[in-house]
Amino acid sequence: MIFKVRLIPVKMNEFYGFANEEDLKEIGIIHGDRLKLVKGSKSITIFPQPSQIVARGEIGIPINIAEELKVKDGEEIKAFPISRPKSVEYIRKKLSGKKLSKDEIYEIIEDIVNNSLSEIELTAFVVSNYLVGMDFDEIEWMTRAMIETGETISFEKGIVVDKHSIGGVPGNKISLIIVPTVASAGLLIPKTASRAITSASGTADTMEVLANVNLSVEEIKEITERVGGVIAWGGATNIAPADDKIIRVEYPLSLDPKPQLLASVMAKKGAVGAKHVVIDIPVGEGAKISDMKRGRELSSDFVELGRRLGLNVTCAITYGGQPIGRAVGPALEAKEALKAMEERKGSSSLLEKSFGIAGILFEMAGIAMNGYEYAKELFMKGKTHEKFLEIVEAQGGEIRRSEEIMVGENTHTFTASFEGAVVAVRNKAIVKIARAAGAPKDKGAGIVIHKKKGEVVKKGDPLFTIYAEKDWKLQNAVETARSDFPIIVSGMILDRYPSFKVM
Ligand SMILES: O=P(O)(O)OC[C@H]1O[C@H](OP(=O)(O)O)[C@H](O)[C@@H]1O
Ligand SMILES: Nc1ccnc(=O)[nH]1
Repeated sequence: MIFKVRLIPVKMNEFYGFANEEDLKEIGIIHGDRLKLVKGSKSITIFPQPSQIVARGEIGIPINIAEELKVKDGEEIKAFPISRPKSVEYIRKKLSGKKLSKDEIYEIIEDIVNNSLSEIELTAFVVSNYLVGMDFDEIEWMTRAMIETGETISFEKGIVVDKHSIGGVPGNKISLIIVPTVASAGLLIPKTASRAITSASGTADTMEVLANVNLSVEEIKEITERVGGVIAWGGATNIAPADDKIIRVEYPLSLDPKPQLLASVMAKKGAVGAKHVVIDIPVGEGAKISDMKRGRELSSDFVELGRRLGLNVTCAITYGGQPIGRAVGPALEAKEALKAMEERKGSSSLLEKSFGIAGILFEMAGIAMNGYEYAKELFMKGKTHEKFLEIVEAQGGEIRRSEEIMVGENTHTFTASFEGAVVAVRNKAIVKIARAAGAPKDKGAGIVIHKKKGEVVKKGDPLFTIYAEKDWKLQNAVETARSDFPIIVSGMILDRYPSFKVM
């Protein structure tokens, strides 16, 4: 069928288009079916949505798709229905509990990269990995497929190292300190990070407060060779491009199944040709991994996957039972990290962890016997700070001082209603509140924790402050905090059952 193009002034992540209901009926397309649009030598597959905004004979195309297809408003275009890709069958095979072959996994990943799978199909793939899982061969094939369907970087000289956290602990801004520390010692660290998956700010969201994180592969290479390191968003590069598309469906579900987690992290490390890699595995209540046993199992999976891919991997099992440092949310976290570098002091959970992980990289690369001490020395001498500012500048950032970082102007502080000691700062509640306040999209939204586990509080002491850019989001976050209180003080009544009050 021939359609006349109607440009719709929106950009859509998914490949949607709009067609008149009558036309769709005539071609025999129902919800979830695909339509291939062909213009000259170019073609794109869309999921047409029935809509009255286009007349019969017209096809509504979002501007980003029109750009890709190089079509203009009013032009004619050929369209015909196509069947579902084979990979949908493979996803169903996984859902029924079976092992996939190497070719099947490659086809799924290729279809993800080419936007040939709908969000529903992609979600089914993630859920199948959550429910059924994958064996080691499948995980290796998926990781290799993710690397091979994107661009890779190779460095001609220098020792390339990298770090990655599996995530799951709020406030984990350690990469902002580790990358410059490691780079200041002469190692190369082309770090790509994801945006938030289960937290309120991923490293890419945090770094974006200070600099441009949308770097191309060429820019990552050039900046790393020139200043020693970068902190870039993996989703903007063409490095493991399937990764960010998968993360987009993981984020709303706060779900990060083990096969996806392993492949997501290791594909990014493999693609930049890292020789030595440290994986941070936070373990604790409310983190992705709740106990040491599972932490060790996951460590051994990372080491084995590294061995298969030719990367030397060490895992650091870290304490993840409460947030790292005191700030949660993009701008607040960027501020906390930069302030610590400026003042050469900060929260011990932030600094100890950063020195520890940078230290392991130093030992793996053979440039220090006591890596922790070496990292601490570089930090205390101001080398970390100096290098961080160089990296920010190289990535086009203009902020030089932590005071320049703007945070949300609408705030609310919760105080202790009696004396006691903090027995828990609950990760999941902290994330829920920070997200309700607007993080990670609203950069200035988040939480500052005034009292952490073990600290003594007096009646009236501030426990935590919520920051929001918009007042209505602050009110939402305050309500969320009231119903799911994040800081537990000993002696506190956690719940009342039955909950009715006798008047
Ligand atoms: O906590 P959640 O949001 O699940 O995980 C996502 C975060 O974990 C990783 O950390 P890093 O880049 O090594 O610092 C990712 O890149 C991302 O920043
Ligand atoms: N699934 C993931 C977890 C943490 N970091 C990532 O990049 N990916």
